Amino acid sequence: MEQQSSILWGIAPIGWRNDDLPTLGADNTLSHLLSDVVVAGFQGTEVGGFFPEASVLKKELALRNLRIAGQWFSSFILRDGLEETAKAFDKHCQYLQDVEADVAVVSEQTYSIQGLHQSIFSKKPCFTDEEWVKVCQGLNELGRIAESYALKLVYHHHLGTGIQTAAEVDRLMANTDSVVHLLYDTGHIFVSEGDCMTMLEKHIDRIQHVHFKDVRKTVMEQCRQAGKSFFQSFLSGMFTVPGDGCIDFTKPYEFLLKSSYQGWIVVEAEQDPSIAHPLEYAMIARKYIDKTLTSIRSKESVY
Ligand SMILES: O=C1C[C@@H](O)[C@H](O)[C@@H](O)C1=O
Ligand SMILES: [Co+2]
Repeated sequence: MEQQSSILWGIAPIGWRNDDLPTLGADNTLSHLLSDVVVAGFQGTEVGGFFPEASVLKKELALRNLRIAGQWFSSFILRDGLEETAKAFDKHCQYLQDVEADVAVVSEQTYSIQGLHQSIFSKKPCFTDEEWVKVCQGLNELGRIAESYALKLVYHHHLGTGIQTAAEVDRLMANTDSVVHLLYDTGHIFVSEGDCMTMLEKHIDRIQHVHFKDVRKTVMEQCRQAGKSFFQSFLSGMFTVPGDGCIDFTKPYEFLLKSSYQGWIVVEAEQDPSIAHPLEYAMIARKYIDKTLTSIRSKESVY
């Protein structure tokens, strides 16, 4: 398979085990996951909540020639204050540096309804002006901590949180320093806005990490109609891997190439592993990447 040298392809552990709903895939071990990542031809993954201490993980990675892209961090700047959040984040960054990761994925989870039984389509929280100032200042501080560990803080816009919509991402980018980068997640922005190109085009200069998550449009509309929660929606199959849903990934991928994006593209689809076999879905993504995406540059170079 062809790989573009400036882009690293990863797949997230969420298809095997789900940190938001830890009963999903609880029997899937680290060895199983990492070996599947190799079989499906990916170069790395992100750290899941069940991953072991750094030295153990590093050995398992080295055995398979895999790398760690980064790991999710739920910040609670508004709920717990910056001091407490920064302390926890510092520890998080130390671990990520130990496993030689590139990015620290941050999402402000104060007031988040991500884990609650409330409609993900209509009940998202909004920050007040005062809260926006606190969140942005706090993220600047966390961004500086990440830099001190040679990591990039990449902010994950997320359904059901105070920073979900295109307008909220615009506000975040306008009010944070360059130490706060952006994670572009196709699935979250598509469900929120019905489009995933506007945000990409607008903020490409700040985007330092990418999640390619696909959406099953009919399921999304049914979930919206029924007012389903985030958990209910993904358990109904709202998300899937690229090549299996409605997003045409050639558009964001071509734009990333045109913009000389350098970094990870991580395939990520929360699904129930007892229904969506993780390796089978990883292979669906692999096939789509090879046949439809990475062939783009080689086709172009013929002319
Ligand atoms: O990157 C992600 C990490 C998950 O824990 C989160 O809930 C998911 O939606 C996501 O995009
Ligand atoms: Co994501």
